[in-house]
Amino acid sequence: MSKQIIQMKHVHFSYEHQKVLDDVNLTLMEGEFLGIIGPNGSGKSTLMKLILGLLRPRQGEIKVFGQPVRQIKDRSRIGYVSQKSNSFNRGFPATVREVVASGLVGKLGLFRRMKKTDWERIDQAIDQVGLTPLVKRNIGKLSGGQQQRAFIARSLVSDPDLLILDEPTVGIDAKSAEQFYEMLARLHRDRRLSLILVTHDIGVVSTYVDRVACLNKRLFFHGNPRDFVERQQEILSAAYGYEVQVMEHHH
Ligand SMILES: Nc1ncnc2c1ncn2[C@@H]1O[C@H](COP(=O)(O)OP(=O)(O)OP(=O)(O)O)[C@@H](O)[C@H]1O
Repeated sequence: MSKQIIQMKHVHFSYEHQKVLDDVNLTLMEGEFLGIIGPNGSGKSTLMKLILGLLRPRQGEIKVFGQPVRQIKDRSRIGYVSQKSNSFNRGFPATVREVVASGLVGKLGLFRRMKKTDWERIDQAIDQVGLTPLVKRNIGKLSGGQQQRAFIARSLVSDPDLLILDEPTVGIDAKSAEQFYEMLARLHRDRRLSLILVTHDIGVVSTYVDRVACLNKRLFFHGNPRDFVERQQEILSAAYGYEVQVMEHHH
């Protein structure tokens, strides 16, 4: 039987007096790829911060790996790449390999020397995101899409059970975004990684993910992509409040 990686029950959240999440119930099963869509300001990043334990719900319960998130001792079990990751200063003095290696610091501690097997893991993660030809390149000299891949590799080296990507393709052109999603789909398949992708790209959710959640303060849909596509216009106009044009992805 597959395990529940995330379980949210009747979660409410407000920033001061602004209600941002209203009675959200959401589950993520082991090995599932969940896509979360919703308009600007709909509470998607807030939801991710609650899962990461950076914020506390006002009401309701959130369990990650079967326990309250604040009680999880090994934080490296959750990988997180945010939309702001891809803004490295051009002159930042670290290579792709060094940036990816820094993902092991949390797991190993700052002063333990890397072993040969650690470097093998690092190179494997780099290979999985397709950056092997660029390992020695300075991170600042990579494109936005390539930098995002490096950050994903960095979160993969500690072998997380759950990877959360918050709008990883912001500022990346359509073709590179497509390649990025292909890479994610491959990663998900090869590693059986539980994956959450927050995105504005509605076409993606029907193409690559196992389950779709459509959020705007509350959940307007949580189910499989086939049902989502069937009821897409109805769900999106309820959640977004206007007609939404959906770009097709040709998988
Ligand atoms: N630290 C904060 N303090 C107060 N209000 C906040 C804070 N962070 C977010 N908000 C507000 O909460 C609401 C939800 O924000 P959130 O970032 O979760 O939305 P989002 O769906 O991720 O948006 P986007 O798609 O634009 O990134 C917004 O109205 C935002 O202005």
